[in-house]
Amino acid sequence: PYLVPVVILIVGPATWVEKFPEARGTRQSPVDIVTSRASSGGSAPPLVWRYSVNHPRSVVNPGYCWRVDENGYDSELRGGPLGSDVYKLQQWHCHWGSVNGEGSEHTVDGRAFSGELHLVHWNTSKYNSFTEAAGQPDGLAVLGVLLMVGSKHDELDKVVRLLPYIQHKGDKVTFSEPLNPANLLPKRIAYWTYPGSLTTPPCTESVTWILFKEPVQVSAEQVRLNLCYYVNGKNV
Ligand SMILES: CC[C@H](C)CCC(=O)Nc1ccc(S(N)(=O)=O)cc1
Ligand SMILES: [Zn+2]
Repeated sequence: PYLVPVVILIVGPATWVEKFPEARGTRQSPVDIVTSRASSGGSAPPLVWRYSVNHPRSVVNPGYCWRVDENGYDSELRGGPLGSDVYKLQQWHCHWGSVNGEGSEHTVDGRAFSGELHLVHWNTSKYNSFTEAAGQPDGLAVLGVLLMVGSKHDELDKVVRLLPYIQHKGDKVTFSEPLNPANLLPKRIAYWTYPGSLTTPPCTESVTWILFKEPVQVSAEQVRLNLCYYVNGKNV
């Protein structure tokens, strides 16, 4: 019998280590949260945040999800695991991933959720820019919100309804409708926290992850709209 040439094509995270050495690091995200192994928060101070509401925002399709840029408008995240530093919201984005609706990045006791919202903040007490902070171990703090199918999310809909206008990578649409990012967070603010990394290249180990325990509900239609416009980074 003739030899069948076997070509093993490695794509995705397995290849990231070649170009991004950070991806081989010791604090890589996402992770599976094993709830039985999580220690109780002890005497950590409360996590507090404040976001500006009435400023224009732009939604952009970076090719792998959608991202809302805060355009430098004022905001603050402090307390919890963040010591005495004050962090500022840079951008927020969503991961929806594969078609079967298991698109979250973090899993909880092995369970994936339909999606995951990330609010990316940087340490303005210690660094002068987001890019500088993104290279430092205490440079970034990301609030993670697990999304599950349930009732429609009105605040998130202010972005989801714009997705048909940014179907291609690089597309961008600006909206001035008031929006409070705090309304994207769950009612109960219990969270898990761990030192981790950016979940996509360059996978820099500069993120203090703060993942809320309570999922937030979005409608099946909102998930469908998100899945329609990018599945695994491809516009469909
Ligand atoms: C040079 C600075 C920075 C790499 C520029 C690009 C960037 O912001 N990337 C990024 C941000 C957040 C996440 S996640 N998904 O929240 O962990 C993943 C990647
Ligand atoms: Zn993310």
